[in-house]
Amino acid sequence: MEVMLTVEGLKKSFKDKQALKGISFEVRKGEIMAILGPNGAGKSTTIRNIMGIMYPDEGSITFHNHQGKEIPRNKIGYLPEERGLYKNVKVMDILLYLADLKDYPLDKAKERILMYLKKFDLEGKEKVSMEELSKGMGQKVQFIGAILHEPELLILDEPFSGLDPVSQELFKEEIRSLADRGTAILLSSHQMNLVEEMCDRLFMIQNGQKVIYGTLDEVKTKYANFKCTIRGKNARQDLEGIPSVQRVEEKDETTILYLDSDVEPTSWLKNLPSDLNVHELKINRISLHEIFIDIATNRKLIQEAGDLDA
Ligand SMILES: Nc1ncnc2c1ncn2[C@@H]1O[C@H](COP(=O)(O)OP(=O)(O)OP(=O)(O)O)[C@@H](O)[C@H]1O
Repeated sequence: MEVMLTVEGLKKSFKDKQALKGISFEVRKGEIMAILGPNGAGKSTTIRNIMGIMYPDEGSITFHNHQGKEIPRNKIGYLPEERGLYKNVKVMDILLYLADLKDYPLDKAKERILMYLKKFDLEGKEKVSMEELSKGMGQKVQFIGAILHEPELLILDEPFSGLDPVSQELFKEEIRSLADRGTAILLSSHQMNLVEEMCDRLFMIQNGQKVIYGTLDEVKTKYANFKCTIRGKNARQDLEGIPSVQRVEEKDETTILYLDSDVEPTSWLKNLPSDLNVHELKINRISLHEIFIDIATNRKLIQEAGDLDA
């Protein structure tokens, strides 16, 4: 897949704080790439460097063979983390203004604005002033502003925060369909379930450094071993004695058995002791949410399988 954006060895410090310690990744045409990390990891700093809001101390950002100030930013769409930037201005006027900033033809922009307002349940709101909109409505307008000019690269910093579930679905569908039509998408989010549902690849940083980079499948194969949840009364040492059980966590009558990375669930299930007390049993993979917490808190409870490094 064609590479749209390349970030190479990015370093950035604020006084004595080294926010980015040399990170590298790429975003390809038609993919949704997630940038993840705990609060303060350096996600927004990375995005701000890509957007030219600030410039790196070292390293490079390449988009369409252009670097630094030469990057054609009218081909990029950006939904910043900060919301509600506009107040005493009408919805249509602010959106046309944004389209104009990106050199996008205004007649075409107007058509697209009306189409998107309808799509995002804001039909008839074009003459309403931004300050009269609810937070979620304002966020939808800001999102429309980011995609209106048909950007080739779309950067979304926490697009789902503050949205109700219906609006989240609308955003999700639109983001997925933009990627399907070839837009390269870089998305920062703390909602791991959404990342798991939507993203093709992910890049996780911690303290300004890469900790994970790969496709969702690769990350799952490396970190997301199977776990078996059993409801029933059993002695802990019996559970710990089951082959391929790495770790046991108990809560009331529910026990979670974390399994070795090479476990094949069907044969493992067949070999469970016949006297095990089972009222309920389920087997599933560790979620991205759990992987994130394990890495972010340095618990290192999850055993890694093989080598994953892109
Ligand atoms: N303008 C600034 N001046 C000084 N320090 C800054 C500035 N911007 C960011 N930092 C610091 O750089 C580090 C990375 O911050 P950044 O905002 O990139 O994190 P983040 O991953 O986006 O976090 P969050 O999930 O909380 O939004 C933090 O330690 C932060 O305090």
